[in-house]
Amino acid sequence: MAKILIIDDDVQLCKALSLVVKRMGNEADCAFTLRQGLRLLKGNSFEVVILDISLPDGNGLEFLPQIKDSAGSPEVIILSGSGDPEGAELAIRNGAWSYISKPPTLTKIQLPVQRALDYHEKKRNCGQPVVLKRAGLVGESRLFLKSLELVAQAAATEANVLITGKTGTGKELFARAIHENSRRVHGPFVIVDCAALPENLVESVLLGHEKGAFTGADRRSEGLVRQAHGGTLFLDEVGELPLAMQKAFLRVLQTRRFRPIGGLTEVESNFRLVAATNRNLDELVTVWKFRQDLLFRLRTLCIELPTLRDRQDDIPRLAHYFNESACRALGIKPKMISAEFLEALCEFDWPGNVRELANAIESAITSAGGEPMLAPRHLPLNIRVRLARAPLEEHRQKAVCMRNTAVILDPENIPQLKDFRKTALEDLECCYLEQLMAIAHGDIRTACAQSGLSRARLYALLKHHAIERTVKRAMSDQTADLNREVLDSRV
Ligand SMILES: Nc1ncnc2c1ncn2[C@@H]1O[C@H](COP(=O)(O)OP(=O)(O)OP(=O)(O)O)[C@@H](O)[C@H]1O
Repeated sequence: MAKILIIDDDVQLCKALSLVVKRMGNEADCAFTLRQGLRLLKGNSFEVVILDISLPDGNGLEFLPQIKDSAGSPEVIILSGSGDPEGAELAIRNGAWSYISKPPTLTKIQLPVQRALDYHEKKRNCGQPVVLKRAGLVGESRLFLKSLELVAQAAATEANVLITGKTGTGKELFARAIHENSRRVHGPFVIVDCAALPENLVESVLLGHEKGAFTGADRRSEGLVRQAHGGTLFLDEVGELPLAMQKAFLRVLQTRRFRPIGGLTEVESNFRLVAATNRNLDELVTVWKFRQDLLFRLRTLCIELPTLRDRQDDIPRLAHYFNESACRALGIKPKMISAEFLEALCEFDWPGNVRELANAIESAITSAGGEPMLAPRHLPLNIRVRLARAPLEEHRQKAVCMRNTAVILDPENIPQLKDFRKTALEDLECCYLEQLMAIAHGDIRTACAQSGLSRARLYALLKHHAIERTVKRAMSDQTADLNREVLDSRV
């Protein structure tokens, strides 16, 4: 049986809430002031605290960190006055599990409390986030799991959610996961790609129209907002929504009511909003391309997705997943994945994120044909070219940088000429050797022939500058693959 503390100065509300909580099979304690609440938290361990913001002896939000740090590290659910999205946003940003707007009805209260309890229990048992229906989301890295925790949090509330992240990071999949874990799961999930809406039809596509409302409107149309009734409306690429429509949509968001074009009466749609963008909406606000009031409403809860580069540990896991799913779709046995293939995947920076990785693997499977194992040479040519060039570009940049900076002296700290010369020569020598080994593809004999160094001297210098031959080898293998392909294509 879990222990739940309710801190609210409204005695009747406290009683009603404690009744709900008890009916759910938990114990409940009530405090009518912050001081009373903090006293109870000192002597007891609670799993969940339901906290009012405005209390007679202070603002509940200011005590959020203290409450979360109390014995049992409870999850905190904030009770906010209705129509106070700023307070709700602040609560979530300060680490509250979720918020419930007043008056708290039975349905509004039960799901967040149950979710918070489940989450708390899982956290205590294994330090893992809540098990969610992942809706195809693959990943175990720290940053990815953090995003999943936010999905769990979002799914337990009705708050508007803004998902941000670069292209291909999985914004749509995350939106779907929120829907599938929410109590709207049996309702529709309606996707609106704001970037693809023709400007003159935006309003009618979103809000619908009556028959004959304009030239070409030969049939009544319900509109996507109404289609999302009882479910989730996902506004993808929300930064592309035209300004005029932003204003109209803000009203829809506030009232969940609107009038279709040519309609005489208002229509209702009880939808939950999830929006996504890969643009910086704050910047768009400063150049008057996005309404600040709408942005404020959209991001009651914000999930910022990491790039694939930032969650590199997930690359092998995703590679196996995409290999299996692509081979299944082709009706063939999954390919084996060589260590070099994974190494190449981990070295690449994936500007197109997970989407680019999935496409690369699909393409590698096709290119491998009957071969049972995926190797770097099966990767798309553009990726291999970039992999091969990256270290050389780095050397080149380093060399340019050295040339530019070698003569800049710090007037406050001029070194003695002999020291300066020694350091500069060391740096130049290191730069020379790195490039030499890259150009010789890690082959000592070629490097000796090209540099005029003896084998022993070259080994000694490589050791002195801590230059790894093996790294250069891996790179040279990829370059060799590439050369082979270029040669093949010439034949
Ligand atoms: N964590 C993940 N696990 C499995 N597949 C993923 C994951 N993240 C993204 N994908 C896959 O990558 C592709 C791109 O994902 P999605 O369309 O959700 O990205 P997005 O951020 O919405 O992209 P864009 O901004 O370009 O619309 C999809 O095929 C999706 O299934």
